[in-house]
Amino acid sequence: MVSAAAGWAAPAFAVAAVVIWVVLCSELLRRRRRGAGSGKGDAAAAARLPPGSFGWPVVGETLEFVSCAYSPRPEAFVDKRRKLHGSAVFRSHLFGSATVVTADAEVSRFVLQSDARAFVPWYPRSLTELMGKSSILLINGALQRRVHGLVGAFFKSSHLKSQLTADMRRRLSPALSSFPDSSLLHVQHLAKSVVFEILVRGLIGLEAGEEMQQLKQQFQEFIVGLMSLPIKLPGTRLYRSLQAKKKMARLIQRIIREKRARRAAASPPRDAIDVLIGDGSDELTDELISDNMIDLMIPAEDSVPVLITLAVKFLSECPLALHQLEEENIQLKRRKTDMGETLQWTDYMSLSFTQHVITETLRLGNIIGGIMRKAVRDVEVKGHLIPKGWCVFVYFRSVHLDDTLYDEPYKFNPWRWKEKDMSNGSFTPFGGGQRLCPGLDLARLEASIFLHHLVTSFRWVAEEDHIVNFPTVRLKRGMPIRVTAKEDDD
Ligand code: HEM
Repeated sequence: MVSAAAGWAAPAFAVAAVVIWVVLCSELLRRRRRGAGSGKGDAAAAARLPPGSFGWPVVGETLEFVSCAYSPRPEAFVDKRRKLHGSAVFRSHLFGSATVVTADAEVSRFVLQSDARAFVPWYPRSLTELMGKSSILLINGALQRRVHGLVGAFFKSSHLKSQLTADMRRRLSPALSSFPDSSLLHVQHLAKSVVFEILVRGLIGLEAGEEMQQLKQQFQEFIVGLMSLPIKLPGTRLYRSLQAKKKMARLIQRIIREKRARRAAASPPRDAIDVLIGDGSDELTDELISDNMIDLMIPAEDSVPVLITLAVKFLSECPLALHQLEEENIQLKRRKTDMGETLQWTDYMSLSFTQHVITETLRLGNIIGGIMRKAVRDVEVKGHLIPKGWCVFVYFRSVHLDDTLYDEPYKFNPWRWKEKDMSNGSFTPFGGGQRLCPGLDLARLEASIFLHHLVTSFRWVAEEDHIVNFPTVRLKRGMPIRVTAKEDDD
């Protein structure tokens, strides 16, 4: 859900280097104090380590990793080492930790399927500070399974999907009709604004209005601190983000208290707060609930809007795919209009070519490039040792762009999914195992609805824009398209 974080401008490499330097030094000191670096002197264990190099003292290979991450080909870092070491699993030293990097689908699947007895999540310090100890992204064991199960079941529910579909229609139709012919529509901006409001309603039940606007502003302030210097002094980026989080938490905790007070329990639950308080567990405190609601806003502001924007970018560059997607959506709209019905969530999800477009966008776009875990014991997989205390970086991006798994991997080719199996472990945009993204259906649904309304409302000519991959994936100019309204039977 969180790949790296938001907020660094492109020329911020120098800033990034300083950030990394400080993070590295502090991590290194912490590791030294804890006596980390297991395996030393143990020749047998060393022989089982994956091949590779720790790079420079202190910084390891982080600077090269970051410099590739800023380029149009972030996977170059992994691809180069993969060739050099003759292995898709190699060791490195990244972000202050000895790390095993895997671009091997089988090893990646193994790590994703493992639980907290082998690996726990690892995130940079600023991120863990901001997310808080009770974030679903950080908790483990029974509590993680409980929160995941509760919100996951709600996100899959027909009730929420119907509500979200109606909300998207209500919000998108007037928004799109406000763009006169030949005007510029910035897809990323529109997608962020629409998706945030709609998902926030599904999470905490807040309606559009003044409080929603305040929440949006505070959330912007919060999200830019996710990857900042881990210093909490007044005036620092992290401090400002923490202050914004406090304000959001106050609002959400007030909503929770009000809901608890009139606890004739909303049935079926109207939002994720209803679900979590309805569970009745003492572990699900107001603080845990509000922390998690804030974390769940990250995909609403970031991942889902970026998925939509990337799809528009790739479609604009592939007229044949755009044409097929338009045809599929226009036919559905006509069919439903003839029957005097409005589109339901099941209609959008049944559009097979539209789903292939979304799948291919996830593969090629790599919104979450990979995930980090830390080994809590020595783990051996496919003959490679991952020593206790080391990180493992499961790099989805290299797997998704591997030419032994995908023909012409850099080509946007939605048709490949007519035949291809998504569940063979070489396609993991939503992770896997116990932490498989519980919002994956919602992400697909929102993208389908947005694309439907866009292609049935407009023709467009895309302006020049390009993808930035670090610290989060996004379009540099927000994907401007010059739109012309379609006649009804176009
Ligand atoms: C394109 C959109 C999205 C992408 C690419 C995405 C990707 C991911 C990935 C890769 C993970 C696994 C993280 C890990 O293993 O450490 C994850 C976890 C998660 N995602 Fe998403 N996600 C998306 C949308 C959403 C949405 C819409 C929601 C809900 C509103 C959501 C909620 C979550 C949660 C709660 C987790 C943590 C699960 C756990 O650790 O138990 N995501 N997501």
